[in-house]
Amino acid sequence: MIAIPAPDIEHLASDREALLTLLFDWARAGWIRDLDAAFADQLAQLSPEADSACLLAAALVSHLAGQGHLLLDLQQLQTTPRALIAVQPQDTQAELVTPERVITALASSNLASSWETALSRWSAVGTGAGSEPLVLVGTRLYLRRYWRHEQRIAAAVDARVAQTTDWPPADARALLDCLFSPDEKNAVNARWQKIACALGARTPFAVITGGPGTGKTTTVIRLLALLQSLSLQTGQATLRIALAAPTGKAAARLNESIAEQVDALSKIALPEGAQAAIPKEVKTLHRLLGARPTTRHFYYHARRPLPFDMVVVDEASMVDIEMMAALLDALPPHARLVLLGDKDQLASVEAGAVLGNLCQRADAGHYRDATARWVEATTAYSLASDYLDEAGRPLDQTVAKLRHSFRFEGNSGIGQLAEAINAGNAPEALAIITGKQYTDLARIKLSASAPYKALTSLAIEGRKDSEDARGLRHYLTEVRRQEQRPAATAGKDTWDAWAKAILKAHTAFQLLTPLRQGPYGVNALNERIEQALTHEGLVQKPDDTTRWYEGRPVLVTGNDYGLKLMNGDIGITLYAPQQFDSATDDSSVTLRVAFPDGKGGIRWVLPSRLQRIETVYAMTVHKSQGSEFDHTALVMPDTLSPILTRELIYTAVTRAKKTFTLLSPGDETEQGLLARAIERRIQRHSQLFA
Ligand SMILES: Nc1ncnc2c1ncn2[C@@H]1O[C@H](COP(=O)(O)OP(=O)(O)OP(=O)(O)O)[C@@H](O)[C@H]1O
Repeated sequence: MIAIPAPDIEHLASDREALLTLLFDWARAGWIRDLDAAFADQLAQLSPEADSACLLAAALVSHLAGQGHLLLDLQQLQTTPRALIAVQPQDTQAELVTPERVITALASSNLASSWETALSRWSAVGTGAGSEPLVLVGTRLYLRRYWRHEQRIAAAVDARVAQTTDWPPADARALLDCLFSPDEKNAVNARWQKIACALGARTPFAVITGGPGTGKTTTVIRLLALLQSLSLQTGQATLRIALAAPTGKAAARLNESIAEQVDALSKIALPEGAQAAIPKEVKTLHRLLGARPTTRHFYYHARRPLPFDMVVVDEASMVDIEMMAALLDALPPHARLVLLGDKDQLASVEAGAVLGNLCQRADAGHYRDATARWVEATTAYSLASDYLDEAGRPLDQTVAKLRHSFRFEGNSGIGQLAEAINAGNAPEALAIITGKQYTDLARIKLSASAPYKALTSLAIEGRKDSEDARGLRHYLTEVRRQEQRPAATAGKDTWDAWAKAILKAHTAFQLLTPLRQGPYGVNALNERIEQALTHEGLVQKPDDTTRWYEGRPVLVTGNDYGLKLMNGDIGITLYAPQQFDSATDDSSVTLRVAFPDGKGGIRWVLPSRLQRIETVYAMTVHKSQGSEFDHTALVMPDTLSPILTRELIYTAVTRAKKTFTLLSPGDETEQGLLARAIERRIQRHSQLFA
């Protein structure tokens, strides 16, 4: 712990040098970033008139941006200063000047009688039109960059929402009845899917949200089929459509399900050419926009718009405010945008929570009469009165929530658990996970004396009681199975097929943890599991200093455009020929890392070329967004941390396709960490669509 000398708090208000020193001390203690203190310091040098209150506000708005918030609410400075900077409980016992004390002292000093007044007089603060680094709107202070992103996104969405038109519904009705036949046995469960298509056809902007397996992909493919069919029927050119996802992993996953869903359309009698006009390739947003390695700018932007009439973005909860603003900038004004995602998942790693903002009112619908009439005319479904609201906003009319999970039917523990977590019902969630009524759920208590024994055993062997609850042994056995291994002289296709089977086996299990550091953080767990696997003989490290060995799974932690690898991609290290199609014997094999190339093949990369990777026996919940695994296990930490929230637990549970196991070092009681996490929501400060 770092001891920070206590300055005279009373004089801080009039002594800005002392305040700046204190900000750098906070940075040393890890309470804020160096960047935050440096930002205030830089502004102080540029504007001698800035007082301590202003500089503190500047450091705080920068600090909050690092936490994902878009703004600093000055009212919060007065009412809940403690919530602005997270300070570890052990730090408060030392002789430290906590941010809370400083904020409170400055708030009550004469100089800062009103934060708004002080800030509005400061030359570094503007109201938007100029180029000041900070923007003040009412009681909300922004970094200019985020204020601009909010403005641009809101304007682009509003412009599309305003183009809502009720064209002759009969055209859509016949097609929607083909796509969602009222006679199908699933018709009742698919009703919100049909409604989502009707809403998506009415406005060139649509949001389709829903939990895992509710049919977001199925629905959007049918929406595309509907729109292409309508274009063909009315003699217009078909739409040029692009499909995108925020990460390579999410794009690769979507690639697989899209192809299946598009092929399934052949069973439906659509106009000639409609099915063929739906693309199957999903790109990352970076690739779609033409990211350039050395700059934050994209090839496509407002002056050089994307050559598409419609863009669909899946896993939109992971899209941060900057990327969303860049996408909307690059979208031609006439182009449609459809966003898909689960609004209840963790928000993007970077600042903003755009999908969450768009869907804040999705649970209750808020559909107006005109919308209800459109839905009834096109789908024959009448919206229940619970979802109607004549005061609903134009944006509400474009958001559809899918409410039936086709993956988790009524008897699924994962489905029930996810629902209880989402509802913030901790007692119910605890009863579900600690009771024994669901075979797809298990809870393992880690003993205080030997916590890693049960943990590594679960990670390696899985749960013995279920075929769907495998552990790491499953894919490592595939790696070691000699009879499956291609001959060195086999061609690339054969090697790709082998690697693909191993990568698929690898998705059978993933261990997740909320944290990076600490005894149950990702670093410690990876080390423990690697040791245990070596002990079991499942992996063979040539020596203790070598990081690379066959079977090592790695996660890419930063985009590498040269290698065509994206943040979040997972690869497995395997012995393979140095040069495919020209290997002569087994001596020509070497360690290479096999990554899915997103087009159904494998990208083989030499370990020495990989700069930003880490071992991934365990993965943080944040990094697991956009991925799914048959069996997912979550390790709870042993102490409460600000990172433990409802969204994080929900995201972890819903990564599981078939079984979920909770591993916890403590007792899961109503005072336990799980219950406290479920009760705590992430509130990212933003005014977007508020
Ligand atoms: N209307 C429907 N009728 C029958 N099966 C359906 C329907 N909609 C979806 N499904 C099935 O439910 C499963 C999940 O569908 P889909 O992949 O579209 O959901 P999703 O919400 O995109 O899932 P994810 O959580 O993986 O993103 C698939 O097997 C799909 O075939």
